[in-house]
Amino acid sequence: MTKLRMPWGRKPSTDPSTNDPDAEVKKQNRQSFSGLRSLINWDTETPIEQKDSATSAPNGISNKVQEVSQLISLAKKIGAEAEKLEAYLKENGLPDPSFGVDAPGDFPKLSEEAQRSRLEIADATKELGDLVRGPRENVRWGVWSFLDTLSLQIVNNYGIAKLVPLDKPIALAELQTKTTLDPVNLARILRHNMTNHVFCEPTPGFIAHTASSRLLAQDGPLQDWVGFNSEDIFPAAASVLSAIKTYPEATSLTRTGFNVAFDTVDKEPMFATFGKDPARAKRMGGAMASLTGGEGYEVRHFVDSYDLSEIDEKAGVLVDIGGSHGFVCTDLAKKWKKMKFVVQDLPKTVDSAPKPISDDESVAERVELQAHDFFQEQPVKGADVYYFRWILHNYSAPYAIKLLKNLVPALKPGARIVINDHCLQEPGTENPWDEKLMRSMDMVMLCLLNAQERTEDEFRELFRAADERFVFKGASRSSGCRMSIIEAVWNPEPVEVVEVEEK
Ligand SMILES: C[S@@+](CC[C@H](N)C(=O)[O-])C[C@H]1O[C@@H](n2cnc3c(N)ncnc32)[C@H](O)[C@@H]1O
Repeated sequence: MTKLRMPWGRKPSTDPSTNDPDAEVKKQNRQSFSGLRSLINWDTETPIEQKDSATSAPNGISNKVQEVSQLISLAKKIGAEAEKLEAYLKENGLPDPSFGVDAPGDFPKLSEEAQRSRLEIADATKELGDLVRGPRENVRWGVWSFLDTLSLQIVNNYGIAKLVPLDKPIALAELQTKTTLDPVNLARILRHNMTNHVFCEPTPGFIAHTASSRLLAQDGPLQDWVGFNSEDIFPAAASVLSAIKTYPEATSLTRTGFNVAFDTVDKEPMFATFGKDPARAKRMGGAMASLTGGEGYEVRHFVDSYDLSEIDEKAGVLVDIGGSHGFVCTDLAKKWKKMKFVVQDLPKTVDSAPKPISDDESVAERVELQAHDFFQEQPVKGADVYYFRWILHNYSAPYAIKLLKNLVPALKPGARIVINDHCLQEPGTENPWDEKLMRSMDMVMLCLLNAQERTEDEFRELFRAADERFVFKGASRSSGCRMSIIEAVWNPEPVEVVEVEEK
């Protein structure tokens, strides 16, 4: 029997000994503090010094008056970090951030320290803005954020950005002659977008580009991103309430907000709907390319950080399940010169993959494409790694467990199961930018598929529910990457869990 040593920090959440009252208090405190971000110095995770003239907050934590008001400390932080960032940009000959039409579409690549300043500025400005708007106004206007989606949806669908010259303003009256969008709607949609720095009106009645509207004219994947989000996800989001009220278990792939919005309840999952509509499928593909080309999602994070040396040494095999056109495996094959790769996807995707899969012959000969439905038993037996990237988060637990169970007949002892997905942290411990992004992605998964992003414990639980012989190894994440690597190893021997105290 294999003895598995598990430090207390890694115990399954179902373990009754987690009912330790002290641990529970600490956990509650952590959660409470997460709502009071500005009381915490995130570098040291210690509360900023406070005076004692306290009032009691609704969560029971004393709401002490700070020596320096939150207003001023945030403003100072923004000033200080902005100076650091500007100095870095100047030292490195990088352009000042700007909304101007010629501004770069992406923020320049920064050193780790400059990036930290950038994130601090983004977080503190959001917090300061929320603070000075006040609680009621925050809620009142926060719930209107869907109107930002609406105005982008219409601009994007009508291709308005392409009708505005890149080098000079155009009279609104002339722009109106170039589109079927009626004059009143054209003007108000543009002016709503302008409140988000998308287009500008340098003189009354004349429309010009900003950097963002220019990208909407030029960047195909960004157009797809706006189209997919505003025309597929946005209606789905508006129907989630109806879906979860009618089907409260909220796990089915055919009872989602998307199904309600597009009248496919109990008929077909979103992927099947897209499979019948090439234009819509292409738009979703472009949207995914826009996302994965963005900060923190680059494939290089996995390629650079995940160690396959042992497997490469023995010319082992990695299977990329739902691997699309194999872009991860071709990059891996460039780094690991002996291993072989099998990329599995649905027949249509496999058929549309480039042939050869890579211009580099030594890569192409080691990457095989294979049609396989991951809801069926895994046909590649005895591989060293079974890899899922952006797959598990598309499925609620019953489906995700099935995907893992389908591997079991193929697994040899020591086979690794590697999931590359978001892994949610304790609320308030992620940097706020990433936290908002990941929790928004979690909501998107709900809207479309009744699926979810998961915490490490939730991944552990998936493996446990699929088969007790999966030995969960945990989650890790490289610096600058939003995706985690979650790993388990197949151990067909029974495992006895021995608790050891963490040093
Ligand atoms: C979100 S994409 C992820 C693609 C790729 N792994 C990546 O990291 O970008 C999901 C992929 O799963 C594939 N897929 C969906 N259903 C599948 C099924 N039943 N069997 C195999 N592949 C499937 C899709 O065709 C698509 O390529």
